[in-house]
Amino acid sequence: MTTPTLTFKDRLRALRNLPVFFKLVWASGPAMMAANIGLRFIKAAIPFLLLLIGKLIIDRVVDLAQTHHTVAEAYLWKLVAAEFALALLSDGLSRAITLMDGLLGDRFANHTSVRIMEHAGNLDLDQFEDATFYDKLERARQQTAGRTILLSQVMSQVQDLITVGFLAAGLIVFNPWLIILLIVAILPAFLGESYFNDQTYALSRRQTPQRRELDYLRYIGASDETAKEIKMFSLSGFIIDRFKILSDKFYTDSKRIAVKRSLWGTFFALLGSLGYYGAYGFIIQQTVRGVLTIGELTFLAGSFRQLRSLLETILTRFTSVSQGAIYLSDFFDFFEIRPRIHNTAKPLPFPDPIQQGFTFENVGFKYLNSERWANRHLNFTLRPTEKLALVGENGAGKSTLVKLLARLYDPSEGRILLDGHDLREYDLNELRKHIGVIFQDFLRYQMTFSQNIAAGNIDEQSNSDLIYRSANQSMAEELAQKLPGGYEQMLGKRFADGVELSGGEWQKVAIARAYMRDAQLIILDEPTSALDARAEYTVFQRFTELTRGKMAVLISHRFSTVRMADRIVVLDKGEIVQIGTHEELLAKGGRYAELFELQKMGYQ
Ligand SMILES: Nc1ncnc2c1ncn2[C@@H]1O[C@H](COP(=O)(O)OP(=O)(O)OP(=O)(O)O)[C@@H](O)[C@H]1O
Repeated sequence: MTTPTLTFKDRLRALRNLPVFFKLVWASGPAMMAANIGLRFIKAAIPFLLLLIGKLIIDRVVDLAQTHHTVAEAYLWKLVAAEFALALLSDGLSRAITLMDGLLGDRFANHTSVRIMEHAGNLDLDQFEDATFYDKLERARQQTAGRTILLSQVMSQVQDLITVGFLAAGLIVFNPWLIILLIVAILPAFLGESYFNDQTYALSRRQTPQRRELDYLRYIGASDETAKEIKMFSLSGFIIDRFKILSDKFYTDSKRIAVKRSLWGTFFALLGSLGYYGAYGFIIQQTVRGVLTIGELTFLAGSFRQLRSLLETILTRFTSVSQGAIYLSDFFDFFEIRPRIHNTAKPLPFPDPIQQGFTFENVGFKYLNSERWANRHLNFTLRPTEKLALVGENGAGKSTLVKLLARLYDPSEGRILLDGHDLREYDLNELRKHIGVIFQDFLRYQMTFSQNIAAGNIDEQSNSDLIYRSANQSMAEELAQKLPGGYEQMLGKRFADGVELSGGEWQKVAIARAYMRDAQLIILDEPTSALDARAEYTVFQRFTELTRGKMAVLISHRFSTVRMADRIVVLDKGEIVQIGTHEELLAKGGRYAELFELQKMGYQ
């Protein structure tokens, strides 16, 4: 990956992301945001007012001391009361602002997490299989905390700038040169900060793939899903070593920059102090000469000190704000990724029932970043009401074929027609609604038994009758009866009171998902491999009865199952080598008969 070098201009340019960012924040809590801005405006004026009242108090005290109480004292106490009230107000405002920053940050973090999930949900399957995409997703996710900080940083920046405006106005009245002295004193610190932030950002970008690997190692090193295999293969040491090497390199790289940054930072702070004490000395001298009153001395010295520290904060904060704004580009980049599989402007109404079926016309497909054809020269029709079985050795292209059918991918060449029209002309959601697929690597949701089944048609999650019926049809019902919590039993080991199921039991639960929807085409991509032979036979027999009149595609390595299909498609190296009924294919001899004989021998 190339590392971008950032210039001051890049930083300024990145600030353009801020309005879009604030629009997003505003959307997550408009009332809170408006209140936050209002309070900060009030808070911005307080430091100046405090200094001003302080000056008036001191001058009055000096007057009183010199004139031996000939001036009225009541005014002095009014000033003290005002200062006290202001101090209280300032404290209250700080707390309210911190509270609102925190709450707004939380709301915004939740809001963006939802948006990231929503966007990821619309993207194509092959985008998830691409490493660059993962880097973007990772960067978008990772910066959640950073964005929350950015929010309060930008608001504080505006608040401090207003305070600076007040204080600087006071200083300018006295001596504008002091302001210039101030800026000269802190500029090197700002440039230094900016330089080191660039370095840190570049490093962090370079390290994204490694950070993903570290997260992955951390996950496989300690997780319920991996513990079994890691223990049995004694992989713990291997994983820890890999983790150590990577994290040490991480540490060394970060340390180098951190140490340099700290050394330069000390030097620049020294310059700042020199500037401050120069100005301080000048103000003292003027007071001694009687040009300034003692009150003015405290006011100006206080203003100068506060200005210095405020400007320093503003300038260093500028680098981290622009830094955050640059990270925002990564965040927006993620949202710029568009799915390639999407709806046409005017989709055709989905045929119900399907009249002619699905026709593959010379369909070929290559996975992204792969030179090999996973499927090629596919020509066949899946007719209405037909049950088709796909047979072939591992990697023959069976799963790829069904993924093309469900439009998880679009063909790289050729086309798939549904009732004479390209699949791409139909509404994607309609298509998916009419197809029910259970994959071999179906998800084992760490949720309740009932939710695991309802996942097949989440709109019906409250339809208990449908859930019970689906469980009954897939033979998962007997399982629910054995579970202590019945249908409400939490499954999996991740959460409290969860019960882990066996591989075959999980498969029965997954198959129930297929019965949850009234799909016209049901695809079972080998979700029965862990069932014992008898269970698989029964499951498929029921399946055939229950889906009579519907289209189905079955993938199984067991011929007892495969032979139940109306026709069988035999795949080899992505291409169709034979197609026909069980009897026809056996009679013909060739690949199917060969595989069949092999399996028969195995059972003897
Ligand atoms: N996501 C992917 N990215 C790149 N290549 C893939 C991907 N999935 C599968 N392949 C490749 O495509 C080819 C066909 O795979 P496919 O999963 O369709 O085979 P299959 O017949 O279903 O195999 P099995 O019986 O093992 O499930 C294989 O060579 C595989 O390596």
